[in-house]
Amino acid sequence: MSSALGLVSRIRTAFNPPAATPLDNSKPLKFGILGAAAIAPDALINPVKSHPETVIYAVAARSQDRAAAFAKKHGIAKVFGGPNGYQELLDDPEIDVVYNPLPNGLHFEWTMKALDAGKHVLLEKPAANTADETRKMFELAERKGLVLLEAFHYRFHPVAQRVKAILDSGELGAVKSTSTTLTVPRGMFKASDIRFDYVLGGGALMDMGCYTINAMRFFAGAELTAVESERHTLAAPQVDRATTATLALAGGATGTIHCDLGVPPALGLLPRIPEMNATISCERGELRVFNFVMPTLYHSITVTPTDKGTKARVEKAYTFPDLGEPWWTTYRYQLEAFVNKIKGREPHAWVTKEDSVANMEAIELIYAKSGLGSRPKSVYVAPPSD
Ligand SMILES: NC(=O)C1=CN([C@@H]2O[C@H](COP(=O)(O)OP(=O)(O)OC[C@H]3O[C@@H](n4cnc5c(N)ncnc54)[C@H](OP(=O)(O)O)[C@@H]3O)[C@@H](O)[C@H]2O)C=CC1
Ligand SMILES: O=C1OC[C@@H](O)[C@H](O)[C@H]1O
Repeated sequence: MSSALGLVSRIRTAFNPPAATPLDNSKPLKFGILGAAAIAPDALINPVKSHPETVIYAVAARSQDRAAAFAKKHGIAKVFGGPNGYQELLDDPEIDVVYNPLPNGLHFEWTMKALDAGKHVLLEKPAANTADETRKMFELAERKGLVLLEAFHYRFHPVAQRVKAILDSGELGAVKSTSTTLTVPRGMFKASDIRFDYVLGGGALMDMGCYTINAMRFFAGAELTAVESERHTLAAPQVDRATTATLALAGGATGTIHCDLGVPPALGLLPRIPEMNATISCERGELRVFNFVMPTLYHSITVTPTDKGTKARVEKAYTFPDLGEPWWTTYRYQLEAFVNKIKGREPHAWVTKEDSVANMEAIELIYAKSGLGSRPKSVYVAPPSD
């Protein structure tokens, strides 16, 4: 009963966070959002409310009306609309940070332009359509002395960090295999969704597979060396609705990833529930994580050692000993780290350039094996000064 009440309280507060009292001695970081994207309220607008050093200052959308309606709904002061709206937002000297939740195929162009305009960038996952584009964005950020982060929000939550700490502690011995799954039921996304558009960087492997690959690499602490097997179901030409792959990892472990943008109902009529789980088998036991992607709602970390006399245990990790509240979402933890990095403070977790590049390389390797091929390169050409 108490855990049911905890769940209700966490969800209610996560979606209606208490407003932070702005700090007297510092100017808040002003964020501008590119696109009136569906994910922006959860991933940034709500988290900003409880962060004392941030404010959402502007939004841009391709249509003036859409931008204005979004700004009104979310209490955003400045609106940029129309065909030049995105660039006008980047040109606004008031803005310190740009949030890029555009379709994957536009990540490269608008992140390069934002960095060119001298803005830090919080970039939605997956970083771009290709590893080469990912590398170029991070190189530009380095040259400009700006912070660029691929928004693998789950990595900033205590659950992911606790799982990693257990595995790294040696308690269960070396990782032998991982299985990471992210699926949602059919009907969650319309056929017209950006996720099913090849040119915009669609495909299950891009949208959800990027998490399963990232978690596999993070938990195993090893990079992919070969794609052993791959199978997929198409949603459109070159666009996978679902992908399953078995991967060889450096050091000898294997990883199985499974992602699906629309699992059909069981027996043709029973709706499915989303699956966001990981199982890590080690030399001396197994670790299972239930819901590593949205752990604030509910999660469990089950550790089952095979050593005689050692009992299985279930752990929860809603906060760090010295950071967070049970209602903090993965996005709120991510914002904490992102702001700390910009302010020159040590973040509690991070996703590095090398990590983001390796993740995109893995996606491209699996798409190569599938025969579907990488998502198309951006036609954007960076100015010679870059
Ligand atoms: N971190 C997370 O948990 C999640 C991350 N994401 C990521 O965020 C990004 C956006 O996803 P989501 O919010 O679901 O998508 P939406 O379709 O809601 O938003 C995409 C935005 O892109 C803009 N846009 C610009 N050009 C185009 C175009 N040619 N076609 C369609 N849209 C265009 C639209 O802006 P405008 O308003 O200007 O028309 C729209 O608001 C993706 O990269 C996705 O992977 C998505 C969901 C969860
Ligand atoms: O990033 C995401 O996380 C949750 C999924 O439902 C969504 O498709 C994806 O874009």
